[in-house]
Amino acid sequence: MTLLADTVAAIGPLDAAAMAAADARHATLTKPPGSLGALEELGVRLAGLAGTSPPPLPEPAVVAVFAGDHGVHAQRVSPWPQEVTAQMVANFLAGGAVVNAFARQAGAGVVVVDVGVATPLIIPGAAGAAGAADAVGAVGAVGAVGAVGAVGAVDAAGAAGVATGEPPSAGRAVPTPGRSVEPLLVHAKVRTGTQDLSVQAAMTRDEAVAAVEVGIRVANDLVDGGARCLLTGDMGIGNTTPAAALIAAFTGAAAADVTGRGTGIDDETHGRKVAVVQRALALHRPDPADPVGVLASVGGLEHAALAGFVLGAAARRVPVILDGVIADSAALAAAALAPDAVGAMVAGHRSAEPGAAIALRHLGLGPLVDLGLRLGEGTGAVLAWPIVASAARVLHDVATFDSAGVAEK
Ligand SMILES: Cc1cc2ncn([C@H]3O[C@H](COP(=O)(O)O)[C@@H](O)[C@H]3O)c2cc1C
Ligand SMILES: O=C(O)c1cccnc1
Repeated sequence: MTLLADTVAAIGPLDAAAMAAADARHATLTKPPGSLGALEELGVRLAGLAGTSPPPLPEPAVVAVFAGDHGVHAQRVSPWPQEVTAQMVANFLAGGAVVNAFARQAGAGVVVVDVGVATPLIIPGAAGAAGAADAVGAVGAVGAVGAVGAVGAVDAAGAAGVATGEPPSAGRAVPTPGRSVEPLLVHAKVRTGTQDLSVQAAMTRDEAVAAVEVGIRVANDLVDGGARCLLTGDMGIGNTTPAAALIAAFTGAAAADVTGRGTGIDDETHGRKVAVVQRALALHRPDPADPVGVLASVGGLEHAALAGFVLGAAARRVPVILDGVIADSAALAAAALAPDAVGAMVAGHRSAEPGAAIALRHLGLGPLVDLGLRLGEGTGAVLAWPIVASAARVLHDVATFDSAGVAEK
């Protein structure tokens, strides 16, 4: 079996007995029944995922920022130059992006995964690393391809794809109590950007599977490294266009209803973007019963990797917090491949992109945070993580009416 098939086969339903136990425990705690609203449902679901009540605390957490570029950028669907993707990867590694600030505040680790950046990466602090990083990229072999270590400590042999003893792993991005970790770069480039999905398939089926498997490997490496909550992140100029096409393909919604303003585009650009999504859907007629085919025809490399990351988390029975519209579109692909994977998903926030709410409704997930964010990078997922941890902590820490001597009604 392939890694994808094995992973899908390992995903099962939530444990009903653990959920019933968590539900019963909630009723004994010193609070009016139901007073924690959505957090009670979340605590019960975390118990069902882990198979124990109370559920383990979802920590440590790591946000994995999957980066890729998009051939559809040629249709002028985003006003930003494509090079911004690679430049932001450097910014993530230098710790200067919004997601780094939020992760620092929350105590989450950051791993950046190059699954398909089109322009050369300039890695901060790595002498001569520019371009070398781009030469790396065996399909779907994260460990073997080599992760680059902490900022400023790039292993030149690793960057050139030469095995140097122990294969580096995304697991090194997992923080331990009292010790923060520098952002880490994982080289796992499947191809240098996609093709223009409005004129041809974004990628081949093999490339889509390879990208999905990159995401699975990153999830496995993080869980093996001790992570107990996975957070999704994305970076890819133009990536709200494939996200819209994926959401239309999986939900049946109209292109005009799921296509938003991304980084903040004017009316003319938005009209062109809706038409591009419509053209792609008419050209490929993506079949939601063939999720890999949908990802290959109208998706993106980071979308496919995120689908795999979600599947990997679900197979390891670790919660995965979805960020914005890119993660939501990828989650639809994951759910189409393995419907039980939804049990591991937590909707971190409701992105201002219109497709996000449509995707979440289709998945049956309610967002934890609604602050009008429309950034991506994993920012909404990182913000939601303490809420998820609080839902679990209630079932650990809160006294019962009996133990605290509080009278019941
Ligand atoms: C400086 C900068 C930082 C970002 N961080 C996330 N995105 C977000 O915006 C992009 C998607 O929007 P669109 O489809 O309109 O291009 C993605 O890279 C996404 O992660 C950024 C975009 C920019 C410009
Ligand atoms: O919802 C998101 O994550 C998002 C929205 C706009 C641009 N980039 C990402």
